[in-house]
Amino acid sequence: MDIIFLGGLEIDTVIGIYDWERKIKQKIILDIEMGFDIKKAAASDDITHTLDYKAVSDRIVDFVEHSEFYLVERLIEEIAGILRSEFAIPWVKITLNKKGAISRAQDVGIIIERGER
Ligand SMILES: Nc1nc2c(c(=O)[nH]1)N=C([C@H](O)[C@@H](O)CO)CN2
Repeated sequence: MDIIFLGGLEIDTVIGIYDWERKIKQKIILDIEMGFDIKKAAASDDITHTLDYKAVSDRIVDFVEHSEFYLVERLIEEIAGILRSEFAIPWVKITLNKKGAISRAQDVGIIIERGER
């Protein structure tokens, strides 16, 4: 399985369990790896034969910007669901970094893999 990836995708959103977090937008950073067979597109040189990472980015940015979840668990699972159902991606690995959420930690967040590789 080949991998098409999006790294360091920064999006501002309402996310968090505390009252003050419900009133502001915070940055999350996504690293997304998507399993996809690129052979057909490589042979044809045709964008319609591949997973358009611009379309994926636009969809995920729009979704996250308008979401208001409490837990990063819920947000990351929703993102995985969109990728798998709307883009027919058989396997996805997502890292969600809520940088700055823990004052003494550089990075904090979740990594999930969904689907079969
Ligand atoms: N496993 C989780 N732990 C915590 C979360 C979360 O979404 N998942 N969220 C918070 C707060 O919103 C935190 O990010 C604010 O500092 C705490 N723990």
